[in-house]
Amino acid sequence: MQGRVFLFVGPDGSGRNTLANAMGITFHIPRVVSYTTRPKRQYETPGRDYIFVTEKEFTEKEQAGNFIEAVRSDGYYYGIKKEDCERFLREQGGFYAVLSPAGCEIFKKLFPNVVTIFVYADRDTVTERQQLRGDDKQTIERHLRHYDNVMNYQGECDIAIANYDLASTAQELTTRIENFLGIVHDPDSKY
Ligand SMILES: Nc1nc2c(ncn2[C@@H]2O[C@H](COP(=O)(O)OP(=O)(O)O)[C@@H](O)[C@H]2O)c(=O)[nH]1
Ligand SMILES: Nc1ncnc2c1ncn2[C@@H]1O[C@H](COP(=O)(O)OP(=O)(O)O)[C@@H](O)[C@H]1O
Repeated sequence: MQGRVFLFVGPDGSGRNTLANAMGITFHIPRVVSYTTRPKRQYETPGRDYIFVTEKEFTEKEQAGNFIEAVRSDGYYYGIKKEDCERFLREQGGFYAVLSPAGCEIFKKLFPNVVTIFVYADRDTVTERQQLRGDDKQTIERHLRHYDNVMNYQGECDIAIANYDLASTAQELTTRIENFLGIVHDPDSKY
């Protein structure tokens, strides 16, 4: 199936979601929202960040073959509905998602026009951002245990970008995605 598929991956707190949402606006593509059994955090909005379901609901959907891919991480389930991906490709020319490295590998095999975008920042920075975001100590420790492993996935991605100053990172990422896709701007365009 044709269409743009942007996949964002990287350590927790690096700014994957922030940059993914910004690129969704810039490139006019919707987010495919994952289903999860993880409890909602106070800064998350159901339906926008995740679709929060019980383990029973998740298992029923999984058994019915609804998920294009599903993973278990730190005891919680995450999955993306096949139907959502197909609808966005058909009706909106693509979608973006924020995934684990394992999820990216599955999507790379399923869709022809995938762009993998690795977002990172150093360990101290991601720790500080998670503290500011309000993640509890145990969650931050759990995330940091994955840090080195996730950082190793950088070499498998089409674009890798360090996220420190948000405005300049978003601008640079836009240019790098355009270059990757071969998008050329008309110099006479007023847009
Ligand atoms: N493969 C896959 N990974 C997902 C999906 N949804 C979220 N993830 C990833 O699973 C990891 C854990 O999700 P997160 O919301 O950060 O949960 P936390 O670790 O409990 O804070 C992150 O790397 C997410 O990007 C999904 O549907 N499929
Ligand atoms: N460049 C940046 N500078 C400062 N804070 C940032 C930057 N990028 C993202 N943030 C903030 O850091 C936190 C983590 O970003 P988020 O996008 O939720 O990360 P992730 O999805 O990788 O866990 C959020 O509170 C977000 O607003």
